[in-house]
Amino acid sequence: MTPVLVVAAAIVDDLDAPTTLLAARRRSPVSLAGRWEFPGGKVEPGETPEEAVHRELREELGVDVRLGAELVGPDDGAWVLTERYTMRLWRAVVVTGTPEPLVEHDELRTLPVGDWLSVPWLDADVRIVGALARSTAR
Ligand SMILES: Nc1nc2c([nH]c(=O)n2[C@H]2C[C@H](O)[C@@H](COP(=O)(O)OP(=O)(O)OP(=O)(O)O)O2)c(=O)[nH]1
Repeated sequence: MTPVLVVAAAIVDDLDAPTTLLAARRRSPVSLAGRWEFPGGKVEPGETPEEAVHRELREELGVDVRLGAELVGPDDGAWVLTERYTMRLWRAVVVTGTPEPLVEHDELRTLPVGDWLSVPWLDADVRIVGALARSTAR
């Protein structure tokens, strides 16, 4: 079966020299509740992946963002999450609004550089956060 494409954003304070990363704690389903993730979700029919990121961030956090470079993954450019899901991830900065945990999340945290792995991310996200941190290390 073709995996479902999930798209998400690594929201940082500065696209060129990030010092913070926004993590979002899931409130559901029970199996994932309490674990941290990149805000985002599934691409809907008729949407481009980038359009889907913008829609998900408006719905989930109430913000508009500017997308920066994609963090290209090792699995045909994406990141395999599970047998069912694969993810593409863009760096992003907020241009309008203040992120709030509106729907899918019960807490947001702005993690300072060096502490990006200090929360229990979803299993599949751990290597992605590591790659993001390495890509921004100076
Ligand atoms: N959004 C998001 N999902 C992730 C990440 N890591 C990870 O394994 N996933 C998994 C969790 C889910 O099983 C799957 C789909 O994400 P989702 O539940 O956020 O998708 P969605 O917002 O479209 O959900 P829904 O409307 O169908 O409820 O991807 C991540 O960093 N961000």
